[in-house]
Amino acid sequence: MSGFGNEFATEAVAGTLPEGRNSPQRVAHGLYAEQLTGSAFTAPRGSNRRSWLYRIRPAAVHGPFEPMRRDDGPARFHNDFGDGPVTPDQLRWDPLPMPATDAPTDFVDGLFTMAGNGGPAAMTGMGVHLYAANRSMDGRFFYDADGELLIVPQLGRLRIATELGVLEVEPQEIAVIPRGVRFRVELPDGTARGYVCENFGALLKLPDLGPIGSNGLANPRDFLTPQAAFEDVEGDFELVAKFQGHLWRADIGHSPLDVVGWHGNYAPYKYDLRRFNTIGSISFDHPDPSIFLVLHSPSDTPGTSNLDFAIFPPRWLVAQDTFRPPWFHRNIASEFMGLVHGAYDAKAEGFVPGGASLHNCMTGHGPDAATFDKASAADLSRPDVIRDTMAIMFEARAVIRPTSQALAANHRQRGYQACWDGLGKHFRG
Ligand SMILES: O=C(O)Cc1cc(O)ccc1O
Ligand SMILES: [Fe+2]
Repeated sequence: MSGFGNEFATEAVAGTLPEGRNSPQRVAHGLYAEQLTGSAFTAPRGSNRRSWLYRIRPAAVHGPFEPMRRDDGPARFHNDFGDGPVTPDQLRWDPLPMPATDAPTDFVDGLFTMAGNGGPAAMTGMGVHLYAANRSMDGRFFYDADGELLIVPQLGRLRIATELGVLEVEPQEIAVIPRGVRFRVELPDGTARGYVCENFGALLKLPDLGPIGSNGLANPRDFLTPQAAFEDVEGDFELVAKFQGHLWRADIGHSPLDVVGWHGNYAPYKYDLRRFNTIGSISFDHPDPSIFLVLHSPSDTPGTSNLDFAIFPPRWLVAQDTFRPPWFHRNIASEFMGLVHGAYDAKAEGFVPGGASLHNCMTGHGPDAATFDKASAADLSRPDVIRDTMAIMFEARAVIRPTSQALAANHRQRGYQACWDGLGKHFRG
């Protein structure tokens, strides 16, 4: 079903949805009615999000939760961003290693927390995680009470079976699973790797377009929400919850993906990043990267996001008398970047698909020396075309604190800063 944040109505069995009311005395087909809210009851209508689910069993039916423990050491997926000193260094990582073939790892087990700020207690900020997995979730379901999950596959497709229907996503597409929605991730290609941004704050929405007008950037009709699909199965299953930064597990005797019909505007969605209508300069100067904004989570300060999700897709560069790649800069915002595909125009080397970089508040960064040299000498009489690329950025108003496991990881590039070493003095006074 097409459209961002629409009021949808969908049923997998005809006649499931009550007409003209939400909670009749008896629901059709012997189902239970359950409301799922994603915003305060009293949120203004334009930002009010909730759905009504008609399901085989209510979500309350499961065993008691107990803390989930890993056999192989401490939790890797968490919201412990520390509160001590945080390095102002530029940071970069190679891709998260794939799990060994003899170490079956599903999506939940494969999550590795890289960085973040704020937390689920205050319902503000974001967590950044990577995943690397080599088996489908089997008999296991997950929900995140701490935030909505923006999933960015980098390698391998994901089939995400949720309470509200099935989303299939491949690299260069994204999926958003709302806070609380239960799901199972299957790997049609056997392995998968990617990025996850966990948004503790206000729900992601499309940005206002200002002078751009009524169309452009990510267009609302390109966001797709699944139709209702349900499972009527019983077994010895496990429900995993992320609640206040920690994972919990409970026995559940049935699949919680048992919603036969639903209506409302709080639902998972997907978007193909290749549909992004990229807007840029057709005169001079490289514009601010806010022009690349796909979705954002507003903060309480107008114009200042809790979280921005931006992309750097294929595009033409035509600006005249201009250094065309990203400029050197220091920002008040903090930037966590990833690369889904191809190469990134500010970095000739070292920033590889599946890798990540982090440039925090006021940390100087920009093109590496090789990119600077090339762009400074480029022939501007011709357009440049940037093909076959898809970089992503999670940008936050608050400092994005790297986790201790990210700083200690083998896949961290300890020599990253050397990429600027070749920027010598050219001043001729
Ligand atoms: O640091 C980066 O590469 C991201 C970025 C891109 C751009 O075009 C302008 C500013 C910016 O921070
Ligand atoms: Fe930047």
